Parts: sequence; C-alpha cells; structure tokens
Amino acid sequence: MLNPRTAERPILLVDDDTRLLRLLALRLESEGYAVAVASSAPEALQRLGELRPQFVLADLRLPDIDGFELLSRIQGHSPGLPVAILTAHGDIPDAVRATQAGAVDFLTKPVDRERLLSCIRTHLGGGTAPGDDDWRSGVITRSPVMEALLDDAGRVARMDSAVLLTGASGSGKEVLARAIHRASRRAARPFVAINCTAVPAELLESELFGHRRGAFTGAHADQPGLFRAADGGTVFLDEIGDMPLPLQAKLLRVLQEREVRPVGETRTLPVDVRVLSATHADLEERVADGRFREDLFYRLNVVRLQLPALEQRREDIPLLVQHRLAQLAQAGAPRRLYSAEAMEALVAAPWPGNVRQLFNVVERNVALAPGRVIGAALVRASLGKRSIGLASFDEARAEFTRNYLRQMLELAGGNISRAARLAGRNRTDFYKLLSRYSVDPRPGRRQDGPPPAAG
Ligand SMILES: Nc1ncnc2c1ncn2[C@@H]1O[C@H](COP(=O)(O)OP(=O)(O)OP(=O)(O)O)[C@@H](O)[C@H]1O
Repeated sequence: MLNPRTAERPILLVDDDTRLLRLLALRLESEGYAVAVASSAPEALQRLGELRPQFVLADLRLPDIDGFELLSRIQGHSPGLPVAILTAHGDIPDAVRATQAGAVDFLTKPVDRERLLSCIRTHLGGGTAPGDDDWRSGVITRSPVMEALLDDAGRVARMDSAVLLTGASGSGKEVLARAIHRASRRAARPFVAINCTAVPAELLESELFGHRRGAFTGAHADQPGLFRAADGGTVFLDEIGDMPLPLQAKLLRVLQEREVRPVGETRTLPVDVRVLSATHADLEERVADGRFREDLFYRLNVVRLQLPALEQRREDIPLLVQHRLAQLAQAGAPRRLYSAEAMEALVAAPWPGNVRQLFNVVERNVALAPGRVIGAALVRASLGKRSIGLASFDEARAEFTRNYLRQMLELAGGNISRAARLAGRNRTDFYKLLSRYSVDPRPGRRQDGPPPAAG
C-alpha cells in the first residue's frame, strides 16, 4: 500500500521517446505516484529545482547530452537524489558503468512493469518512512532554501556516505548534522560531536581514538575514545579544517580501514561509524596551500550541504525568535514578547553570527526587558550599530541606478551618446547621472560611491 505522501513529489522520467514516456507515466500514475516528464536532458536539468523530484529515471542515450553527463549534473544539483538508468537491450556494460558512477539501478527496455515498480519502491522505501518528519523537528525553518536543503539532507541520511556541512559560524551546521543522524538507520545509536578546535592538539588524538592506561602522563585508565563511543552511530567533527596535519593522516586511515588504534595500544579495534564533518573555512583553499590533506578532503566531501546564512532567509527570523522565547520560558525565564516594531528591527538587522547571535540577542532582551513587551529601543541597543542592516529606499534606488547605468554603457559598447539614447536621456543629462552616481564611463571600471544626495 502506498503512503499518500509518496505522491507529493514527482518521479521524473527523462527520455526522448515520448511514447515510452507516456506509457511509463501511465503505469506509475496508476500506482498513485506523481509523475513529471522531460523529453530532453536540458529540460530535465532546467526543471530539477522547480520539481524537486524524489526519484529520476533517465534514458542513457539522449540526443543532446550523454547520459553519464546528465547523471553527474543531477548528482551535482541534488546530492543523494536516486537516479536509475534506462538502457536498450545490449547496453549492459554502459549500465554497469552508470551504476559505478552512482546510478542506483538500471532497467532495460522494454521496461517490465513489475521490475519498474520494485526498483522505485526499493529506492524510495529505505531509511526514513515517508511522512515521518520527526527527524527534522530540531531545525526551525520555513524558508524555501532551507526546505530544499532539508530534502537533500533527508535523502543523504539514508545512505552511509560522509557529508561535509559548510556555512558560516552559528548557521546551524550541528543542528543539521543531528537531524541527518536522526533520519538515518543509525538513529538508535549514539551521535557524538567534537569541536576540533576546542580540544588542545596534543589531546585530540586520544579524545578521538582513545588511549591505554599509562600511555601518557595523566592517562590513569583505559579510554575508548569518541569513535568507539559512537560505534554503530555517527561522529560529528566540527571545525575539521583546523585539525592538525598529523592527525588528519590518522583520521584518513581510520576512515579507510574502519578501525582505530588507541594511543599506547598495539592492536587496532574495529569501529563502525558514519562521519559527518563541518567547517566554516574554505577547505579547498586549505588543500591548495597544504594545510589540509587532499585525500582526506575527498573522503569527507562525498556529499556537501551548504547552510545558508541567516541573512539569506530572513523569513525564518520571527519563527526562530518565537522558538527561542519559548525555550527560555521553559527554562524558567519570564515570558516575553516583541512589539511589532522590535520584531521588524530584528528581521532587518545583519546577522554575521547567524542563529547563534540571534539567540543571544533574544536572551539578552528577555533578561533586560523591564516589562512584558520588548520594545524596539531595547532591540536596537542590543544590536548596536548592526541594526542599520537592510538598505534604505534611497540606498537601494542608488544601487539600482548605478547598475542600470552600467548596463546601458555595456550595451552601447561604452559609447556615451548611444547609452544616453538607450536610456531616453540627452548626453548632458546622462553625463550628470554618471557623475552623480559615481559610475565610470570607461568599460570594465567600477567606482562605487556612497548614495548621492537626494534630488
Ligand atoms: N534552524 C535552526 N533551528 C533551531 N535552532 C537553530 C537553528 N539553526 C541554529 N540553531 C541554534 O543556533 C545555535 C548555533 O547552531 P549550530 O551550533 O548548529 O551552528 P554551527 O553552524 O554548527 O556553528 P559553529 O560553526 O560555530 O560550530 C545553536 O544554539 C542551535 O541550536
């Protein structure tokens, strides 16, 4: 019996044979699946973001781009999205290559009905039961970027691949890592998190992999280490970019061999963990300048999920604020609420410290508010200069005009008279605009200045 929720996001069928597309779509629809079709690879790629399919079945031989290329672009766009390949009879070596490249399955034409349904059931069935959203309840959001990210996270959670979470400090990387753990088959086993910068370098190895009694001064008893403590579960390595190079080599070995050797121990011990790691640093840059091992980078960066900064999802701010107020009240703080103006100030502020900073500001406001309603003055005081976050109307208009003038110049190949004509102004007026908005008429030159005086 199909869970009705499986019908919410479509199965995307990609084939240039429109009759086959119709036939497959009918079969799947009669089983209760929502179906979307694309008759070319560019169409499929273009609609991927909008459709957010839960499964893709694509022909390996498409006229426009090679099926392998399509597979790799789908994987780049939607990591973890299961893609099965359709091949003609006799194309088995290609089909095998496709599964090696990450396709979850292949079906040969003519497509057998039962085989098709069993393939889809298998790859939609594992891990989280559809409709069971409990795993993501710790991630407060209503923003479409975060929803798309959670979709990806839910899908990769079912696999055992390493995931690298990137994003600014305080943006919720650990919160997402916990959600992935909860959605995975390891959910009943431990989730163990460690911040690689919070532990002194000389202790990090024994913290991660354990030590034997007497291995070093102060090692009074055997310690299993975090990897073994998390056996069967998930280890979350935060700030992985700051891990010392010698330890990076040891971590790589642990991941390859699936066994650890505690400090002072001669034997290795088997360990079964999934590794999620996070960084706010640019790991590629660290690899380039030799501060991070390239082989370890590839091992950790199998799937990458990028947390958007809070400024890219301001619609989440009121929700997060309510959540924090409720948390504080539950912990015994007085019940407070924000005035509409105060909430507007919170929504408009820049948040370089992301959700962590927002939570701190709310906590400070609750502690300092003289009455039940937190007003805008208190919010502005706690934000300091940061409250001048969003551009004012005049600033936004000036920015628009600058871009518009540059565009006209570009279209006119740098010829002022032609650009003026395109903008419906005479040459003198156009010059005045360029000077007022500090736009250099020579192509390729940008000269950003403050917003001009109104008038
Ligand atoms: N979407 C969210 N819903 C609820 N709480 C959140 C969310 N995002 C972040 N938080 C809260 O914000 C704080 C910071 O989040 P978290 O530790 O996950 O960020 P981080 O990106 O791992 O930060 P860092 O890089 O500094 O370790 C935590 O208190 C966390 O509970």
